[in-house]
Order: sequence, then C-alpha cells, then structure tokens
Amino acid sequence: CPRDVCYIAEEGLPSLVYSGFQPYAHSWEEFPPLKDILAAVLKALPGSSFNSILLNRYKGGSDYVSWHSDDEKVYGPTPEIASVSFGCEREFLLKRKPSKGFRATSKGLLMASSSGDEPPSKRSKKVTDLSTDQQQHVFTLKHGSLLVMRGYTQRDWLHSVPKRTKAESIRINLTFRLLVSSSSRCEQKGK
Ligand SMILES: O=C(O)CCC(=O)C(=O)O
Ligand SMILES: [Fe+2]
Repeated sequence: CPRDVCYIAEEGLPSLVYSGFQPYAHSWEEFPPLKDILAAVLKALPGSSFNSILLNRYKGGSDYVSWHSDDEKVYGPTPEIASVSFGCEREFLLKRKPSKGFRATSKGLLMASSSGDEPPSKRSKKVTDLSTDQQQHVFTLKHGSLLVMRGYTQRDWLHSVPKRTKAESIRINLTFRLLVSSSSRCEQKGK
C-alpha cells in the first residue's frame, strides 16, 4: 500500500472488503480520541451517523491514494463519507467517471473498453483527448479540515490524493463511514 491504512469498526458489522483486501477491524475503544473527533464531526453534520473509520497515514509526499471511488456495497447506494485531515496539507482531486464505452484503469488513465472497429491510431487519439478533457476539481485539504462526500459522489466520481514531492511531512486522514448491514438495506428498501 502506498500509505499506511488502519480500519476501525463497531462490532457486529459486516466485514469490509475493498480492492480484494479485508482489513482487520480495530475497536473504537482502542483509541479514545476517535470518539472525540467523531463528536466534532457530528456537531458539524447533525443527523448523520457513522460506525466505522478508514484511517490513512501519508508519511510524506510520495505516499498517495490513486484514483478510486468508495462504492463498496456495504456502504449502500449513496454513502456519506466525512473526511477529516490533520498535518501536512495535500491536494484532493475529483473527476467524473468516464462515460460509457470507456473505463478507468488502475492508473486512472482512460482506455476504450470495447475493441471497436477503428484503426488503433485513431483509437489512441480518442483516449488522449478524453483524458486531457477530463475536468478535475482540486481541493487543498488543510490541517483540521472536513470534506464531505455524499449523494452519488461515489457512483459518478473518482477521487485521489496524488504524490507531491513538496509535501514533506506526515498527513493523517480519517474517513468516517456508515456500513449498512444487508438486513437494514432491505428495511430501507421496504419503506
Ligand atoms: O486521504 C484522503 O483525503 C482520501 C482518502 C480516501 O480516499 C480513502 O480512504 O478512501
Ligand atoms: Fe476514498
């Protein structure tokens, strides 16, 4: 992993699997300040609820998170993710997911997903055009900042924290999330 990751979750939740990896679930009690940070987040976001945290530690500018969306089923269709940052400020990038017929690769490049019938030269030009046309939104996440992703952000957008050679010091990021059990998802559907 290009950064250190720690997972905290309430007991009895379905296990989280992302990128083919199932992190060990630490308990909230292991690190009491987490509950104080959660209280501050809930004060800013009345009515929201969270039962887990994915904590990231970027030891320096060469630690990063590549383009992804947090669209695992355990978070439900419209997850709310509250992201709190401490330490070195870093850029957080958002861009729309590629439209149909194109797919995002692990490097965040765009490639035609169907072979198509165009000659390769034409196809690769199209790919280049699309990737440069992709408008990115840049947010500088400062010490103590709170960024909230909700609605269809995970369905429709990708986000990343790219390498920055000038970012020399450590950054800690906590993403508060709500894991919904399959039974409560059914209840919500039935309402
Ligand atoms: O460090 C950040 O600001 C983003 C982290 C992130 O995207 C994630 O944990 O899924
Ligand atoms: Fe994420």
